[in-house]
Amino acid sequence: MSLFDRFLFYVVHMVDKLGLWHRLPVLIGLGYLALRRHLHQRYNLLHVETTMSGKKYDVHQYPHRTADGKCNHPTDDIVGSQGTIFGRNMHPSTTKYGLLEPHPSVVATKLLERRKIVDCGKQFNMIACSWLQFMIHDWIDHMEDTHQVEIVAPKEVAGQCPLKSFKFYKSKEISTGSLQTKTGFVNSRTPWWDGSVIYGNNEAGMGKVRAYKDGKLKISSDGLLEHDEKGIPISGDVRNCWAGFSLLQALFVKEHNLVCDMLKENYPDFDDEKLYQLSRLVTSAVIAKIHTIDWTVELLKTDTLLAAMRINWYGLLGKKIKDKFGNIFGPELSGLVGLKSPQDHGVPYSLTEEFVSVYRMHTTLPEKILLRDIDSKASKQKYTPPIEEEVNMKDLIGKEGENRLSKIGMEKMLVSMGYQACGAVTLWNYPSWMRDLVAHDIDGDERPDRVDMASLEIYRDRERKVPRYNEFRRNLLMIPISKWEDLTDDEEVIDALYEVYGDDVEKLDLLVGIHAEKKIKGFAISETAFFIFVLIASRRLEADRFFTTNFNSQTYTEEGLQWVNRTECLKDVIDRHFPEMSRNYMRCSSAFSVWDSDPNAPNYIPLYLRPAS
Ligand code: HEM
Repeated sequence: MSLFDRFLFYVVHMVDKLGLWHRLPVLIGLGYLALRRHLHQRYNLLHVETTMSGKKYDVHQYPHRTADGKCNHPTDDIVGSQGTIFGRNMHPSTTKYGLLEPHPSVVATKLLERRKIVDCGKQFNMIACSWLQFMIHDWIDHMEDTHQVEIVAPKEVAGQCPLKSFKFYKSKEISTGSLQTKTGFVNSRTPWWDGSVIYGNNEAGMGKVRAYKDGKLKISSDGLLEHDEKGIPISGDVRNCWAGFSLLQALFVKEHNLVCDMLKENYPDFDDEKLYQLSRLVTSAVIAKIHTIDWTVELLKTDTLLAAMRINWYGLLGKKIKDKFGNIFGPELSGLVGLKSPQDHGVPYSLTEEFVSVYRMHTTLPEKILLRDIDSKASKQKYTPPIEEEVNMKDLIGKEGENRLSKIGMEKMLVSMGYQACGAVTLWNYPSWMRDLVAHDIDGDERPDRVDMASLEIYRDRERKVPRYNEFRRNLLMIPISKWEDLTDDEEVIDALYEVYGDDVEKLDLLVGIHAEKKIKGFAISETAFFIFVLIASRRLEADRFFTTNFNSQTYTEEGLQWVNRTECLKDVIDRHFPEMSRNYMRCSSAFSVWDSDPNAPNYIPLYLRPAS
C-alpha cells in the first residue's frame, strides 16, 4: 500500500472501530464510502489473467451491444464476453479446513434451514426478490464440469435432511496462467449489464427470442413469454426459472417492444436490425438505472445510500444539471454514466467469485405465493385486494410454474408479488423446499438428480476457494471477528454457531456469516456483502462502453436517450404497460416495497445536509 493509501486506510479503520460510518451525517458518510471505494478499487481487484486473450478491434464497427458480450472493452474484444473467467476481489482462500469441514449438510441443517419464515417487513417485496434473480441471470452462472460429486449427509443430521445424499456437477476449473490464482472458473453468461437475461448471450440464443419484425422480441398474446414445444419459456435465460422471474422477463420484453414502437414512430427509416439493436441498448440502460436508483435504494434504505446511488448515476450536481449538460464535470459531479471513457482501474472487467457468493440470497424466497383477488370489485383507489389462494413455490417452478402463471395471468401475479414481503437474509430462513430441488440444465430441462441447495451453496463457496467469513473480512479491509458475540447479539444463534464451529471463528463459512451478521439499520443485507457491492455496482457502470463513451444520442438516438432519462423507477415501467395498476394498488413510493406500505414521508432538509439517519 502506498503511504497515502495507508493513511486513508487508517482513517477508514478508525471509523470502523467506532462502528460509525452509517451514523454519520450524509455528506461525511459519503466521504467514508468514497475512501472505501478508492481502497477497494486499488486492493480488491485482482487481475486473473487467462490463457484466453483478445485482440484489438475497430470500435466504430460495433456501435451496439453484441450477442455474446464481445467488443465492449475499447481495446480488447474478448473482455466481458460469454465464457470468460470470473475475476476475484481477493486471493483464494488459505484456510486449512477441507471441503467437508464442517460437513455442509450439518451447516445447512443446524444453521440455514427455515424454521418459520422471517420476512423483510414492508421494506422489500416479492418483485424485489425476483428482480435479484432477474439480475443474477443477466450477469453470472458458473459453467459446470462433467464430473459429478456426491454429498452424503452424516448420521448426525441425516434424519433431518430431505435428501440423505445428492449428486451435482463440479464447477469447471481451468488454469489461468496467473501466479496469484493459478486456476479459475468460467462464467457462462455475459457479465455486462446487457439485458442478456431477456436477449440471450450468444447468436443462437438471440435468434430464438427475436421476432424479426420491427426490432421486436417474441411475446405471447397474454403478455407472457412464449414457450417451445417442450413447454420451456423462450427467453434469454431459462435456467431455474420460476413464475416471478419469468414475469419480469416478460415485462421487459414488453418494454423492449414498446421502445421499438417509439423508435419506429420517430425514425421511420430504421429497419428491423437497427430497431432491435437500439431498443436493446435503451432497455438494458433502463434496467441498469432501475437497479441503481430504485432497487438498491430500497435494499439499503438510508439517506446516505439514497445519495450515494443517485450520485453513481447523476453525480453530486443531480439530475437536472446532468440532463441539461450531460457528463461534463466527471465522475463525482456528473456521475459514472456518460463518462468520456470507460474506467476499469487497470483490471479488465468481469464479475467476481466473491460477488457471486454475497449474492447467494435464496433466503429471500418464501414457501408460498399469496395470490390476490384483483377481480373483486373495489371502487376505492389504493385498495388492498384480499388473498384468494396460496400456491406452493414448488408449483411455480419450471414448466409447471409456467403453466400455473398463464392461468394466474400477468396482472394478478404482479399485484400479488407487490403485496407480499420477501424473506429476510437471516439464519434459519433457507426455504425448506430448496433442500429437495429439481435443478435445471442450461437449456431449462429438468435434471434427474435432485439437490439440497442449502448444503450445495456451502460446498460451492469452499470448492471455488472463496475465503471463509473472517478471512473475507480481513481481505476487504474490515475488522475480523474474534468471538461469536462480535457477529451477533442473538444467544440462540451463538449457541448454534458454537455447536457447529466450536469456538473457531476462522472456520465460519461466508454464507453463514453474512446471514448471521448484525445489520445496519435500513439495510436488508450485511455490511460485509455491501462493501463488495460498493465496488462492483460502480464497476458495472463505469467499465461499460455503452454506459460511458457511448451513452449519448449518437449511439442511443435522441429519443432513445430521452426514454432512459425519463425513466426513474420500476413504477414508471409498470405504468407504461399497466396504466391503472399503480394508481389502484400502490400506496408506497417504490414498486419494490410492499404495496400497502406508506409512501416515504416528505423530508424538507436537502438530502446532502441531512443528519445521521
Ligand atoms: C425459484 C427461484 C430459484 C431457484 C429454483 C434457484 C435455483 C438455483 C440453482 C439450482 C442454482 C445452482 C446451484 C449450483 O449448482 O451451484 C442457483 C444458483 C444461484 N442462485 Fe438461485 N434460484 C432461485 C432464485 C434465486 C434468487 C432469488 C437469488 C437471489 C440472489 C438467487 C441467487 C443465486 C446465485 C447467486 C447463484 C450462484 C450462481 C453461480 O454459481 O454462478 N437465486 N440457483
